Amino acid sequence: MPDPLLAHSHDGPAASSTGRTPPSAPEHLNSTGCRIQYTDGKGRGVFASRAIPAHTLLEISPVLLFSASEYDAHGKYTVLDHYTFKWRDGRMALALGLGSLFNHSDTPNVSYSVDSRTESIRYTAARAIEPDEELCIFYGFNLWFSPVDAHNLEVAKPSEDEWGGLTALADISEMDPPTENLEEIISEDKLPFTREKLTPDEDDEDTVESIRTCVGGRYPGSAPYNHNAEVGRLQTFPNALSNPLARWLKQSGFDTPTLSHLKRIRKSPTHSTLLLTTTLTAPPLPSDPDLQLAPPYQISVPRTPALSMPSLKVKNTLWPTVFAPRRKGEPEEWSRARLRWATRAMHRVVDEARRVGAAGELPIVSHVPAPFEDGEGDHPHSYIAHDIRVSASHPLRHSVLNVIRQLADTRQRASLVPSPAPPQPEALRNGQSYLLTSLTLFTTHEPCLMCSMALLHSRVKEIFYLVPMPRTGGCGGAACVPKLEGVNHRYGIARWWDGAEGISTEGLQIADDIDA
Ligand SMILES: C[S@@+](CC[C@H](N)C(=O)[O-])C[C@H]1O[C@@H](n2cnc3c(N)ncnc32)[C@H](O)[C@@H]1O
Repeated sequence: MPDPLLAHSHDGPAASSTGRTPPSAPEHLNSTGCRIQYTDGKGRGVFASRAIPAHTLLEISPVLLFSASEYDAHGKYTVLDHYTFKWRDGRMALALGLGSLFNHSDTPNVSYSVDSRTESIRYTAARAIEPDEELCIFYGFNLWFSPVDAHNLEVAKPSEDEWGGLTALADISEMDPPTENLEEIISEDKLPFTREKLTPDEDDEDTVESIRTCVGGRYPGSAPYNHNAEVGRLQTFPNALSNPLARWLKQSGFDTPTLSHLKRIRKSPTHSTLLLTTTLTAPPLPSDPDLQLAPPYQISVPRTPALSMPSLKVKNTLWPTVFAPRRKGEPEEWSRARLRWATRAMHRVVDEARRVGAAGELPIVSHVPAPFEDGEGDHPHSYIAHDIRVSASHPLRHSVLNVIRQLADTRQRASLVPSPAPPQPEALRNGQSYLLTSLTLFTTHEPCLMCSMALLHSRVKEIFYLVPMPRTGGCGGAACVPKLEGVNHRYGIARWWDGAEGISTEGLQIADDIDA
């Protein structure tokens, strides 16, 4: 887009009408009555070849998009600069078809709207138009040329405009096309993001060798622990001892949730076997002489529940295993409506990041919107924060930590509202105000290890990020925190594709050694 403060090395389109004899205007096949015609001082323009009723859709122009860097390096030094404008994601757009030929007027008779979904602009008659009238749009307030037909209107001037004023118009892709089915489930390959698999898919496990098994522990009096053998520690006992042994087990500390995918006892007609532990440390066996137990021993046991019947059959040959066909954390289905919710949230973080980046901060932003299930509309419980380590001179003021804190502070304040105010649903104590249980966090950059760990503690449901940080990221880059063994919570991770749904990484570049 032309900068009125910069001298242009090229002539604008209007110059061709003054310096040289203009060529004949091409015929145009637009069926809504538009034609192209030369006009004094403006170059080509679009004219009505007949009367056009108000609200007539005149033209749908596809746009050509240039990345900001490509445009900076090349486009802006050419005549293209008279035709391009800023697309909502920061790229530069050139309208094809008639779109680039509408001249400017401060009393326009044509309005337009951007449709980022189809990468096009729709031009509509703003009022009834007379035959032979010129069709004009409003470019904005900061023009890079002197309009030949200015009316010098006194109008309130917005802070940012020019041809880029287009971007301030409604994006019709945000409105529902009437035929769109918001309930429709979108197949995984059509989603604009990929989801990180947190646990390997085990449905295919159909041989004993392929089953991942548990690590056994050193047990006093048993054979030395063999690091190569992944084992569970077992104790065989006569069935008559079932009840006292079950009582002992309850108090033993061997009864841990890590064994919840395994049955504890394998029954046989006279003697049954108890799975004691799969950990490296274990308390001694009961000293009760009545129990008269043989020394414990080790075998391999499955590390995870069976997800399919064939897998259950094979795992049961090792040790009785729990059948859990729907794995916890299994990817959720995405409806079109949910995708719109996520797209909005991603747009919000990216737009905000560009804004704070231009103001001198790191362009890193995190946003926790109201859950999709809470429906559309302005929701009081929606949080957004950017990285302020530059302005605050504080190395820990990362956007993820800032947004968690913002959310906690808001909840704390709500909990302090004195009665007789209505009860506050978010009134919490004991650090619970920091919990993001069942919430989704959208962020521009893959969170660093510290923030990934904070998210784990916060019990966030899932996160979405746009810019991967291979050297410093804690969600698949340098490490994947929620995948680590032994963590007590796992959250979903989804990486948004650069450019998908009009969301790009333009303007979000940071050094690859920064902890985001
Ligand atoms: C997007 S182009 C419009 C089509 C252009 N007239 C052509 O011949 O290709 C924008 C350029 O048209 C010219 N223009 C548009 N509106 C004008 C106006 N009201 N007065 C003078 N020049 C105008 C300026 O040179 C501007 O850079």
